[in-house]
Amino acid sequence: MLDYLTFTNLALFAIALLLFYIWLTPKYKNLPPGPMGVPFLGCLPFMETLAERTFTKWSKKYGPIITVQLGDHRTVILNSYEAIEEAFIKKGEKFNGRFKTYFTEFASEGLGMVFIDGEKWKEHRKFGTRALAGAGMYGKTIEQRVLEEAENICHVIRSKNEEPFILEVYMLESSCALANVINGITIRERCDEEGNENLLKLCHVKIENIKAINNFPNRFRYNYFAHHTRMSQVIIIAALFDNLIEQHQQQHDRLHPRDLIDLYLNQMKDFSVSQLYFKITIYKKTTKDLFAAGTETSSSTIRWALFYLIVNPDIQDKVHKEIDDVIETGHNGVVRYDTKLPYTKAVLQETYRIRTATPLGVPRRNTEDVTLMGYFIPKNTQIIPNLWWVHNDPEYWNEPDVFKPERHLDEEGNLIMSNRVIPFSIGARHCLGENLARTEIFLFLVSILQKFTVLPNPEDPNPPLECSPGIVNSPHKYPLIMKER
Ligand code: HEM
Repeated sequence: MLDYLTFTNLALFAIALLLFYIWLTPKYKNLPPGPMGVPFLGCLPFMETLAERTFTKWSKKYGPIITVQLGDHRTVILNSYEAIEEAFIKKGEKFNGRFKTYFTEFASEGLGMVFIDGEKWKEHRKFGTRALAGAGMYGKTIEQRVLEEAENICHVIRSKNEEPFILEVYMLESSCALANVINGITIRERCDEEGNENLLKLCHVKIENIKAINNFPNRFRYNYFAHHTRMSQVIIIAALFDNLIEQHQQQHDRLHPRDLIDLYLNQMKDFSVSQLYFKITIYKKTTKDLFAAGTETSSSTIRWALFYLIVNPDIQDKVHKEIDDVIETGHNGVVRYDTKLPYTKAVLQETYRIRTATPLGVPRRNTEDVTLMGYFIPKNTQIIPNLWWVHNDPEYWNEPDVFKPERHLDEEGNLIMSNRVIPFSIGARHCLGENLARTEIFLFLVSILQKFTVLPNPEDPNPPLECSPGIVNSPHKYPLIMKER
């Protein structure tokens, strides 16, 4: 007779076999191929630190679209420009959802701008596009705001007296440049003004949160962790926004909206008090999302560009020469976004390519069953575009690891905007802040290079060029030197 222990062991073994069999049996026919993985964890244990490289390795074996099980998330990786174009442009309507995970729900509570979808997303996208374009907003243009902040940055840089310092553009000591640009648009407030200590604290907490996510060893494992800073953040935000909204309601003038809150209040005239409260809750999330999406991404791109100019002094010389010829001589020192600086713009285009700020974009979700490149993708699959590989595929980019701005110029020196440089992704759900980001990154960089030469730190002459594993690919901290020209 079997004793009790043997019977239990056999039963457990049979259950394990059954689970293994269920796991092995494909639930859908004709899914894109991909690696097997292991029960429960799927492919997570086999991911290297930079997930985009692992996906690329698998893609070379299985093809341009692959299925990868990440924990309990069925995921399809789009590993070529053609696959991303077919999904996000040609079949965009079906791929405009956002994939929901414990982390996204936790971070967004189903509200805001980045993680919502359906009709709610369409309504907010329209509103956000109008607001970021400055439509109907009185006061300064986006360009004026950015140039003002760029001027502040230059003051702070000058105060470093050509000593090594760590440039973190969004939090550059007293000048919170990028945070001020986005906060100026959404809540008409600067972080570094007296009385705004809570806003400054909030910006710090938010940025620390982004960094905390970035510090996880692999950007897919962050899904399973919560942020310890969340409670303090919630309390600060609640108090800050209640105060701000009350002030805006008191001073509200329909015909002269000054910022995103005023635009929002304009839209809310017909709502009941409870609807108003609900809308304001959504609004707070929207403002937070814009802040989170719009600071570390742009800041990292500016820092990558400066690092590449340090290691390529000949390229920096050409940028300086172009700025001197065009702006100093032709435009009395005044730069605008449309100023013709093709070489400098090519340097930026190359930075977007070689150090893609969000190498795997922001995961999408297909809202219906769909066929893509001949494969079946069941509704509600996580869809990840490998933007990094589009930017580094040697079939299209000769020596992709080499920083060569010239590859973005034609024979007459005009800028070529290749559709294979897509840091902001593509389709109806591409980055909402693309124009703002392009404007601020260009104007900050030109304003700095107009006045300074960026030099390596003599004690450590090689700026770190390794990519980081976070959602945002931020450069490591490096003390550089800025010398007045
Ligand atoms: C270098 C700078 C930036 C890069 C590389 C970048 C990249 C991206 C990418 C790849 C996405 C995902 C798009 C998709 O799903 O197809 C995205 C979404 C988004 N970005 Fe950016 N971004 C940058 C700066 C900004 C700025 C300055 C803002 C604005 C304040 C912003 C606001 C957003 C928002 C709101 C979304 C979500 C859009 C939606 O779901 O409809 N981003 N960004």
